[in-house]
Amino acid sequence: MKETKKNAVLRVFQTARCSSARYIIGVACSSVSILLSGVPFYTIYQIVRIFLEASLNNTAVDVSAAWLWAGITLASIAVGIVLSIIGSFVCHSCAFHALYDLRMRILNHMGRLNLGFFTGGQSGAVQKTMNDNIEKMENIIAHDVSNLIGAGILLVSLSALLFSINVPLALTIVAALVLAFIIQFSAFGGKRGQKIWTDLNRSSTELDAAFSEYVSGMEEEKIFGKPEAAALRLTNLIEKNRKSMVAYLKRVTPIYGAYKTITLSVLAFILAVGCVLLYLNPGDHSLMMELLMFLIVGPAVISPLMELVEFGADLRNLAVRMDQIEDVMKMEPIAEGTCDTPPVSAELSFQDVSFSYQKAADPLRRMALEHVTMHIPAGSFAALVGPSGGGKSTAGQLLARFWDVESGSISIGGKDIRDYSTKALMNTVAFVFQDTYIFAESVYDNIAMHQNVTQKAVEYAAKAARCHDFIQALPEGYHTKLGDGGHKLSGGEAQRIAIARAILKSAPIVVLDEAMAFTDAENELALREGMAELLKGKTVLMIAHRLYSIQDADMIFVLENGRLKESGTHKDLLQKHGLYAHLWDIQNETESWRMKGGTAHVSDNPAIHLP
Ligand SMILES: Nc1ncnc2c1ncn2[C@@H]1O[C@H](COP(=O)(O)OP(=O)(O)OP(=O)(O)O)[C@@H](O)[C@H]1O
Repeated sequence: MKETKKNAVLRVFQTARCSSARYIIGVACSSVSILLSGVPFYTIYQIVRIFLEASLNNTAVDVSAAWLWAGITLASIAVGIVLSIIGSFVCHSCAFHALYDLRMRILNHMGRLNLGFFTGGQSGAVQKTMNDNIEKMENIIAHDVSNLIGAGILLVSLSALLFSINVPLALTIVAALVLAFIIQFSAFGGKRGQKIWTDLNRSSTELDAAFSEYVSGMEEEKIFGKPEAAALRLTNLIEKNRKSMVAYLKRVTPIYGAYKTITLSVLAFILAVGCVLLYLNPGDHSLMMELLMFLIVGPAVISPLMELVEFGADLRNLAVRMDQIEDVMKMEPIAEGTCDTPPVSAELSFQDVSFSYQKAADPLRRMALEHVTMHIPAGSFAALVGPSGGGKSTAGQLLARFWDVESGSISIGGKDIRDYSTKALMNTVAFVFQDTYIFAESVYDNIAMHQNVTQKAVEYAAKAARCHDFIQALPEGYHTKLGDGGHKLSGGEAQRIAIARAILKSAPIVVLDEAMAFTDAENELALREGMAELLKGKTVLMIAHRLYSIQDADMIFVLENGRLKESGTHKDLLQKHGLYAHLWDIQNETESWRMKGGTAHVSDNPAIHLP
């Protein structure tokens, strides 16, 4: 259950594990410096009083007393500055240390989460957590707490001072400020205020997400869809956000105006009540001095009050931000296996595997894989085919422990993959997925992936993956920077880099998930030749849509709706006249239809010949 908003500040400190004596000293220094900022108001009043009393009573000015107050003024300013610097330095350094520690904990925690976590929409939330929310925590720890304590102490001390001098005038200030407070908080209070605030937050979040989707999907929208439709969706959300903003402004603007007017008019209130008191007590010199004191000290009460109000506004979002950080930290890490030794063989086995992306209680739960059993002997070439959504990629990802199976088991060399350490598993299996991430590093680094390998080995893998030629043609060859701010690769080129990575990794098992989806016919042929040579002796699991590419596989598994429909060689499956034969016929029809349309014939694209 989520903790309530009341505990939000406490949760910041608990999450950041910030409770050192050093921090308490920092907060004390900052708070005292804020308290000292109120001293000059009082000392200046005393100096003015000395001169006024001398003038009114026609006596000599008590110069030494005036100098004493002037000295106290300067000393309070100087000490205040020093304490403020010390407090700010100590609080900031405590905040940076605590948040560095928190970031490292989140990073370590994320490193222990299953890979599936990074494929879902959650990774966006984590980015937000790592940036915005932690930055907000930094503000709370480094500034807000000391400002709040200092402002509170200053407010209490000034109030005590003012009440000890003149109760009606002090009550005037308190009444004005209480009124301002009530007005300010009424903006967000009550069901209506809460709804307006929630609507605004929600529509801003929706708009952010829609904007990034609009930009990312613009290419596809322009080619396949109607960009106007995407623009219309976005326009509707902009309009919704505008309406929420207007509702928010309508409610907040007049209230905030009233709040500001009242706080800034405290002097006018003091003056009005002071005039009434002077009218009732004509010639009362000490009352005149007290009024003067209130006029000078009054503004000193306003600034700490503003601090408190601003802090109240920050608190509104804090609980949500803390929930987001805690949600990431609560995600269950993958149970790490203890076996560090490589498997005895590269035999791969799925034993009665079932898996769903949805939780058991989810009414929309659908099994992505259901009781799937597949045995792939070491060194063989297996293919996973079937209609879209059948569970092929899921099977490949379960092998990489993107997620763990719900029931059944996946084993390599007779041992459950959950028993291997992540390092041992990753050293055993090389994956090439449809989407290839290219890092903003050199071509060399993108292939070597921080392994300690020679340039020669990288070039060897690149030649086999048929990317050596295009790499040589880049401005700085293998040292050309790729990714953001660097050279952009085509989809096919990026995929060949991923294949070179897998080749270089030299793992005994290779999983290829539509690894050639972006490769054109000419490159595909070259790539197949290189790969066939390099995959020799390895266990290969190839996920493919194009059946002609896997017809030479030792075994083909056909998945439909998460169930294994049939398995066998290409020849066996054609003879069965089942789903595979049906898919084969469809592909042949499509290809001959394409041929009639003038494009390449299927036979131009021979199958991969793997061992
Ligand atoms: N990250 C995910 N979260 C929720 N459901 C998912 C996720 N990935 C896949 N699915 C669902 O699981 C089922 C199997 O998907 P999967 O991607 O494994 O099929 P596939 O056979 O590889 O499809 P394709 O050939 O289109 O790539 C589908 O119903 C899909 O919608």
